[in-house]
Amino acid sequence: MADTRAGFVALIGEPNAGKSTLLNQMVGAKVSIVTHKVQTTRARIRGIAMEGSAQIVFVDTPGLFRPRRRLDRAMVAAAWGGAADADVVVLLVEAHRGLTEGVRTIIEALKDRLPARTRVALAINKIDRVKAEELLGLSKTMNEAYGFEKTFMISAEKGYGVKDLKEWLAAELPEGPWFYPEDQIADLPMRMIAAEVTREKLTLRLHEELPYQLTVETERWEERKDGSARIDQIVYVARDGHKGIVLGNRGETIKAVGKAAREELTEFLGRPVHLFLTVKVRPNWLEESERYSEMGLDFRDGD
Ligand SMILES: Nc1nc2c(ncn2[C@@H]2O[C@H](COP(=O)(O)OP(=O)(O)OP(=O)(O)O)[C@@H](O)[C@H]2O)c(=O)[nH]1
Repeated sequence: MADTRAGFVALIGEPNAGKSTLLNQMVGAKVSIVTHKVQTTRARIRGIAMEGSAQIVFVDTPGLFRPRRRLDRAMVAAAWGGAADADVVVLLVEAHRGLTEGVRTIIEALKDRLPARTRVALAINKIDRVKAEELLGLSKTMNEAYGFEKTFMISAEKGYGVKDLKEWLAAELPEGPWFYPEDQIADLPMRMIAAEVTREKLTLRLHEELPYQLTVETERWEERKDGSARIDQIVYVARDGHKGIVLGNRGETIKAVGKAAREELTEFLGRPVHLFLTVKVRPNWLEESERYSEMGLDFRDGD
C-alpha cells in the first residue's frame, strides 16, 4: 500500500495521569499483552494501534522526573532516548490538578531533551471530574507554559475524545511501511496468546537455562458453564534432559510457571481460568510443519 503511515508515539505524564488507561483505550488489551515485553533498541514497546492506514507504535517513557541517584539519572536518560526517538509526544495532565510542580518539571525536560522536530500534543485527561469552564482556563495556562501543537480534552476512562486524539496521531505520523504485519498484532488468536503467556513465564523462571528448542501449544480450550475456561497446553521439548529442567525438582518449576500463567490469563480474560500443563519430549518437533503453524509461522520459511 502506497499511503501507509507508521511511527512512534510516547505518552508522558505524572504518575496516575492515566497513561495506562489511555493506552488500553487506544490499543485494546489483546494487543498490549502481546507487545508489552517486546524490546526495541532504545525503548520498550507498550502497544500498537491501527487507525485507518496508519500504525501507531506506543513506546514507554520515563517514570521519574527528578532522579537523585546516579543510577536513576542514567535510567531516565535512557528512557528519554525513547521519547526523543518518538515522532509525537503526548503530555497527559489531570484536569482537576492542572499545572502542578511535577508537570512543570516535565515541561522543562521537554524543552531540554527533545529534538526540535518532535511534535508535542497536550491531552487534558479526566475531564469528567471538572466543570467545562475550568477547562478553558487550564488549556490557556498550559499553552502559555509550552507551545503545544494541539490540545485535546479527554476522559481516558470513559473514552471521550480518545478517537479524535487517535486520528490526529495517525495523521501526524510519517508516511512509510508498517513496522509490524497487521494480522500479527490484531488477529492473534486467543489460544496463541495463551501459549505466549506460558512461554513468557517459562522464560522468566528459567532464564538462560531455558532450552532453546522449546515451544508451547494450546491443545484444548473449553468454555465452561460456570463462566470459567479450561485450557490445556503442551510444552514440547526436544530432549529428555530438557523435560527435567522444565519440570524442576519435584515439579516445582512447572507448577510455579502454571500458577503465574494462570493468574495472568485470569486477569486478561476477566474470568477464572483452569490451566493444565503437560511437558512432552518430541525430538523432531523442529521439523514438524504443524508446530510452526501453531506458532503462526510458515514452515517453508525455515527452509
Ligand atoms: N475520573 C477519571 N479517572 C481516570 C481517567 N483516566 C484514568 N483514570 C483513573 O486514574 C487512575 C490512574 O490511571 P492509570 O492509567 O493507571 O495512570 P498511569 O498514568 O498509567 O499511572 P502510572 O502507572 O502510575 O504511571 C486510575 O484509577 C484510573 O482509573 C478519567 O478519564 N477519568
